Amino acid sequence: MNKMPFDKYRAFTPISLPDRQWPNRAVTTAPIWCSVDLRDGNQALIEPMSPDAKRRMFELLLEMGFKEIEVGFPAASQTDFDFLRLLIDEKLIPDDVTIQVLTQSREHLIRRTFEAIKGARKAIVHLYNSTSELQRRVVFGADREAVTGIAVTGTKLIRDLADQMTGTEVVFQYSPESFTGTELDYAVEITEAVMAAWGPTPEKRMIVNLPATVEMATPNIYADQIEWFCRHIKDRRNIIVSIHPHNDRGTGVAAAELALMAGGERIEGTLFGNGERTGNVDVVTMAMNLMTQGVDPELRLSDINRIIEVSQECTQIPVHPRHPYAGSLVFTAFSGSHQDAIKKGLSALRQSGANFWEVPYLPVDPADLGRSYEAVIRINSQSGKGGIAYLLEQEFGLILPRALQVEFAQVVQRRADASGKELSAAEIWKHFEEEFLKADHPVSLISHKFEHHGENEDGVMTATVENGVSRHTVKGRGNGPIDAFIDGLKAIGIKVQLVDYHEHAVGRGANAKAVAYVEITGRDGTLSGVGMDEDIVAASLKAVISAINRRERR
Ligand SMILES: CC(=O)SCCNC(=O)CCNC(=O)[C@H](O)C(C)(C)COP(=O)(O)OP(=O)(O)OC[C@H]1O[C@@H](n2cnc3c(N)ncnc32)[C@H](O)[C@@H]1OP(=O)(O)O
Ligand SMILES: CC(C)C(=O)C(=O)O
Ligand SMILES: [Mg+2]
Repeated sequence: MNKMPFDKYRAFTPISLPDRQWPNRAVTTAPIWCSVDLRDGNQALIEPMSPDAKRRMFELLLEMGFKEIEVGFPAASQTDFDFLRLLIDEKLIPDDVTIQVLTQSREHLIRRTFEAIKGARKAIVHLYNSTSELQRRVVFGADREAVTGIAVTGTKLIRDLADQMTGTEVVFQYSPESFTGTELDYAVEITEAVMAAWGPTPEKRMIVNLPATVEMATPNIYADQIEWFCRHIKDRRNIIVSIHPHNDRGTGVAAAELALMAGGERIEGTLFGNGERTGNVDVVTMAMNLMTQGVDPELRLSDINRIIEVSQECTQIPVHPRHPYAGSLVFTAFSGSHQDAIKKGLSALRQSGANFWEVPYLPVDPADLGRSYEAVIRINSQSGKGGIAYLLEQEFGLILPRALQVEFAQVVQRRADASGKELSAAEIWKHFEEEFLKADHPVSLISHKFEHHGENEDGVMTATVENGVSRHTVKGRGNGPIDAFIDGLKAIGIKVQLVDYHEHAVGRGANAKAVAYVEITGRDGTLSGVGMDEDIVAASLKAVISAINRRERR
């Protein structure tokens, strides 16, 4: 067998931090969220968002409760510049929301960025330059000192322009881009040089954003890098440490969570993880992960379908059906044992009245995201009795006794196996009707009358039935209508016994019906039957007939 060319790659060198503290910490409050959908997300799209799409995305982010939003790279394109001007000139930025703009450390780009933010109440100016050993060598052809010079020169220019600006509060953010590939001592060195040029204080902190521009190692290593940085940087209290993970190894969320444990206070990410290559960290998943630990996520996700819809329209990128919390299939169970446990869990929760969520296989209440329970259980050939019974109860109000659940599950299984497809609720109902409610021949009930005179006496059932050949009127005795009916049927050669009986009402008011379930035993085993009628006695007799006819069909 040809081996994969694994020896082309080198393992990431672990960080030496034997007394690391982050594994003992937990995240107990939401971070400061900063959406970078309109910048990092947008720059990674096949077709960047139109002005109209940007505006819809911006409004969605506001609705969700983001207080910091990177709205673009205004010096890079006229579209981004114009969008920023639109937000400012049309006064579309709420007072409690701060916009953020990205720029490279190049004079003409920084000056243009300041033109773009004129008139904003407050803006975060985000300066970045790449600092990794690889990028210094191959992209910039510069040593550490020269790269530090790029960052410091840009910072000083931003300081001057911010000082000259009136009416706009400028918050400064610096990113040593490609931080995960940067030697930690150098990341600290360049950031301290930038801090010295900016002059943050505990009252006026600057943001230091430590991006996993490329996710290069396991999440614990990113956490080590963040803790190392936080422990070594001078004047830690003068900065807000921001985390900006990408998802190259598919562990962006895990890396972000561990990085928060390691000292991060702010997260830059996007909805559903859109962004360069495999994406930015997904803030929806992160926020929901917090919520399921009992922590206020400080983002509103209660109408997840709308968030998905707007996001998909703006980015033209579909949300995967199995995307955590949001995918169309994540609140759906197809397999029998999962369905059974969910059904039991939901009913136990209803009965206990507990005010915390606890349902097997459902880590979150779909209703909290505006999803409904109806989609929870779907039926195919992997499904079992529990799920089918749940669906019949939710959709049609039928509460099937256990024996009937078992029998009907076999029917459904056969149908699903034959079609190889999922069965809709309507199809399940059709099969239920065919199997039980329409099992009204060869034996059928034409009329019946039950008379019961004193409490200690048997009642008498007079019923007219057809047996497929001729019509008969039979009389039988028993302590209830079903017993008496079964007794009467002996006269035309139908010899069965009642094993179990259940009934309940379906629907309300004028549309209410009675449904009866029986289990009868006869010459060749036990079978269930179901009857529905406005009248409970008629429903019970129909249920007996249904069981008899099912036996005949066999
Ligand atoms: C990790 C990230 O997501 S970073 C953000 C990336 N986003 C984007 O790049 C989207 C917007 N960018 C653009 O549209 C363009 O890059 C522009 C308009 C900003 C600049 O365009 P140009 O000047 O034509 O080209 P380009 O971006 O290729 O510039 C590369 C030059 O800038 C230098 N450079 C790159 N980044 C930086 C930086 N952060 N600070 C200073 N110089 C930088 C490069 O070394 C290179 O220099 P060279 O021309 O001497 O080789
Ligand atoms: C601009 C920076 C922060 C970035 O997007 C990255 O490094 O991924
Ligand atoms: Mg990025």
